[in-house]
Amino acid sequence: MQFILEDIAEAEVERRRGVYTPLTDTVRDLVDAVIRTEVGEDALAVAQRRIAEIVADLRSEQMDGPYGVRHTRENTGMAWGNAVIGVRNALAPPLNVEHVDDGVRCEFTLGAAYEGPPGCVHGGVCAMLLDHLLGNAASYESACYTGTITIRYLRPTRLGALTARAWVTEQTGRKRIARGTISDAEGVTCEAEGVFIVPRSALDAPPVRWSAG
Ligand SMILES: CCCCC/C=C\C/C=C\C/C=C\C/C=C\CCCC(=O)SCCNC(=O)CCNC(=O)[C@H](O)C(C)(C)COP(=O)(O)OP(=O)(O)OC[C@H]1O[C@@H](n2cnc3c(N)ncnc32)[C@H](O)[C@@H]1OP(=O)(O)O
Repeated sequence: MQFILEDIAEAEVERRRGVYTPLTDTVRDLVDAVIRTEVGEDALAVAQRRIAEIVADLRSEQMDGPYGVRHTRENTGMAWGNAVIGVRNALAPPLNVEHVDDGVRCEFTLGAAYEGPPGCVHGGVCAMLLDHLLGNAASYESACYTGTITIRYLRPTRLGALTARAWVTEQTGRKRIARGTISDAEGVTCEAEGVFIVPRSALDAPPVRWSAG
């Protein structure tokens, strides 16, 4: 497990973010459109061919493996392939994580691509988002791995506008206990508690600010 130094200035990070964000947003829009389209089958076949051409263009120059977990010399995080916050990952909602006094919070909207029960967020998606947020709250000095996480689903989480928060309740050595919630306008829908551990190999890792994706 190794973070990658992306040796570029902060202004260049912002410039690249400005290039990739609209591309990823459009791919997110494509995912939603494919789920909800009612156009005829001929139009679907045309769309499929046009999308396949775009995929071939993008694949004409590709990295060998995943994007990796990168950071700048100033320790700005660039986890741009990350499943929850990745600037280049259309599967990420994405969460735009804010640091607050007692931990982290974020506001986000989940649409049709995150459906589990009818009109509601898939339980695994809630677990993934909470895992990331609790991990982020716990990673205030060094990045932590999830050791164990427990989710309690109090009531269904409707698709739409949601808020989540996470905070650390205990720290002993390399081990932290974190808690967090997802809420809709009526209150908390699910809550999580987890054990997060700074792996020995990451003790010397830089204190990266990960909220920026
Ligand atoms: C460092 C990686 C960070 C990943 C960063 C990713 C992206 C960066 C982007 C944004 C970052 C910001 C926030 C997000 C951060 C994280 C959120 C996502 C996290 C993940 O998506 S992460 C993937 C899933 N995760 C794994 O893939 C872990 C696989 N696993 C291992 O790598 C080891 O297993 C490890 C390191 C967990 C422990 O190994 P170890 O050798 O350090 O542990 P050791 O035995 O020394 O125990 C020390 C103390 O922890 C207790 N303990 C040990 N294991 C436990 C467990 N499982 N549950 C509960 N407690 C446990 C012991 O009981 C003892 O406690 P005590 O001291 O009280 O006795």
